[in-house]
Amino acid sequence: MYYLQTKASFDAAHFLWKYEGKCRNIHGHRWNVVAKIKSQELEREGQTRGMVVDFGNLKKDLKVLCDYFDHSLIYETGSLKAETVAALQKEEFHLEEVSFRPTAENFAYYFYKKLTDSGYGVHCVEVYETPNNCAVYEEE
Ligand SMILES: Nc1nc2c(c(=O)[nH]1)N=C([C@H](O)[C@H](O)COP(=O)(O)OP(=O)(O)OP(=O)(O)O)CN2
Ligand SMILES: [Zn+2]
Repeated sequence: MYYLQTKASFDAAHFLWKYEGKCRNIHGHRWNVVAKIKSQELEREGQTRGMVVDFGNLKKDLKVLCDYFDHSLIYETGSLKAETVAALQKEEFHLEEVSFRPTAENFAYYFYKKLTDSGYGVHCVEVYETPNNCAVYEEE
């Protein structure tokens, strides 16, 4: 089996709704996203001969996914009052609403699914919220 790995990052704020502890407050992370792709075979012809996929394409596609959240406030649906969202939008802040609690685990699944849906044979995705704390999603 061949494995490829690439990494991309984004800086974003979030908070954990209904969390008892400091993470209930808006705070920021540099989220590091590591995607691992697997394949039993290498491409046999053309530009990508001898490759699983071109690192250039993989790197670009992961970067696009990460850039979507870069310098945003990520908030879970229902976690902010409508008037709060409206006030932040009026200030033209970059807000990104997600349908899940914005934990490292849920982001690992999010990026796994996005890359899989783009046609990559994803082995796993790791999401680091801090240099020491990482969640991994992979399918059995
Ligand atoms: N299993 C998970 N636990 C926690 C998550 C998560 O995504 N998955 N997230 C958080 C918070 O987002 C928080 O920012 C992380 O907190 P903490 O571990 O305390 O990280 P710090 O390194 O910032 O804390 P120090 O005080 O500097 O050690 C919480 N839990
Ligand atoms: Zn956090």
